[in-house]
Amino acid sequence: MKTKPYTPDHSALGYSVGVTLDRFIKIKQDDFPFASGELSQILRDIALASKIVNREINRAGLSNIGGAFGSTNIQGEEQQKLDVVANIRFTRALTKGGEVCAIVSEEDDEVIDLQNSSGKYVVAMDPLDGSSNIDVNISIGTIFSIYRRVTPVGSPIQPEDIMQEGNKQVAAGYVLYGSSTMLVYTTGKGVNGFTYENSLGEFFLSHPNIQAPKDGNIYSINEGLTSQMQNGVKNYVESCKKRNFSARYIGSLVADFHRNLLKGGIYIYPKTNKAPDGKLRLLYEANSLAFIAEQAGAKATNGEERILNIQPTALHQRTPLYIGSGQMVDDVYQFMKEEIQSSLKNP
Ligand SMILES: O=P(O)(O)OC[C@H]1O[C@](O)(COP(=O)(O)O)[C@@H](O)[C@@H]1O
Ligand SMILES: [Mg+2]
Ligand SMILES: [Mg+2]
Repeated sequence: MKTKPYTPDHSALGYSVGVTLDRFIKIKQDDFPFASGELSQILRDIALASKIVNREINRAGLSNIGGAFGSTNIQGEEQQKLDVVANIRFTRALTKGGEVCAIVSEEDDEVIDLQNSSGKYVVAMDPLDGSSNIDVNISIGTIFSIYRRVTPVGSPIQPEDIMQEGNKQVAAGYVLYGSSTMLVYTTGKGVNGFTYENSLGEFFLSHPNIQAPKDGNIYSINEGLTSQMQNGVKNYVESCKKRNFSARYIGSLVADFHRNLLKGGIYIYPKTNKAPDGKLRLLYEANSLAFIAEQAGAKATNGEERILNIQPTALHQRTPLYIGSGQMVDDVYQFMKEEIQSSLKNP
C-alpha cells in the first residue's frame, strides 16, 4: 500500500491550531524537578476550577450570584458571593485532585487542612482578585502559588510547610477573566499564557514564553491615595507625568499586572497612611506575581527588598508591592533612596 508521512498543513483553517493546556503540561512535565505528574495534576485541577468560575462570572449579571455575600473576610473586607463561590470551587477541585495537603486562601481565616495523608503540596490562593469590580463587569482574576511541603508527607501540617519564602514556589500563576479568559503560569522555566476557547472548553497556548519589556511607559497606582504615600513614590509619579507616561489603573491586580507584563509598565501599591504595611497579601498575591514577573525578566520588590526573599510571619501578611519592567522598578527604588538620603540630610 502507498503511504505518505503526515505533514501538517493547517493553512486551510485560516488560523493556527493550538496546543491545549493539557498537552502542554504533559510535554513540559519533565521540566519539573519532581517529575511525577503530581504538579501537572494540580495545574489541571486549577484549570478545571477556573473554567467553572469563568462560567459563573459570565452569567453573574443574569443570576443571583452577583453582589455582596453579607459577611466580611479575615481582612475585614466585604465578601462578594463570587468570592465565596470561587473559594469553594478551587478548594473542591484541589481536594478531589488528591495532590494537595493544605490550602491558604484569602477567604479563610486559617489554613485549610485537607486531611490528605499523601498530599505533598501546599497551595496559597486569592480565589477572586479585584472583587470590587465583579458587579461592574470589569476584569477580575484568580492568583495561585504552589509549594512542596517541607515536613514528612502524612504528618500533621506545620507552620514551616506554609510560611515559605516566595523563592520556594514550585509553580505560580493567575487566571484573568477579561475580554477573554487567560491562564498564565510558570514552573520556574519561563512563563506561558493560554487563552480559553469557550465553545471547546479548552485553554490553548496563545502566549508562549512571555518576556516582559525591560522598560515601559505605563504606571499603575491608585493616584487618589498619593497624599498618603511616601515622598519617594510621589516624586516617581511626578517623574512619570513629566515623561508623559500613561496612567492605567483598573483596580484589579491581575489585570493591571497582566497588561504591564505584556506592554511594559509598573504596578505600585505602596504603604499608605491607611495601609501602613501596604494592601496586598504576600502569600497569595505578591509572591505568585513576583515569581511570574522574574520568570518573564521583570522585577518585584517591596520598595526595599526582593519580594521572593521575604520570610512570611503571618498568614494574611500584607506587603507594599512594586512590580513590573526591571528598569521602572529600579527607577522607583532610586527615588525612594533619594527620599531617605534627603531625610538624613534634613531630619
Ligand atoms: O481599591 P484599591 O485600594 O486601589 O485596591 C485595589 C487592589 O485591591 C485588590 O482588589 C485586592 O484584591 P481582592 O479583591 O482579592 O481583595 C487588588 O486586586 C487591587 O489591585
Ligand atoms: Mg486580591
Ligand atoms: Mg480576592
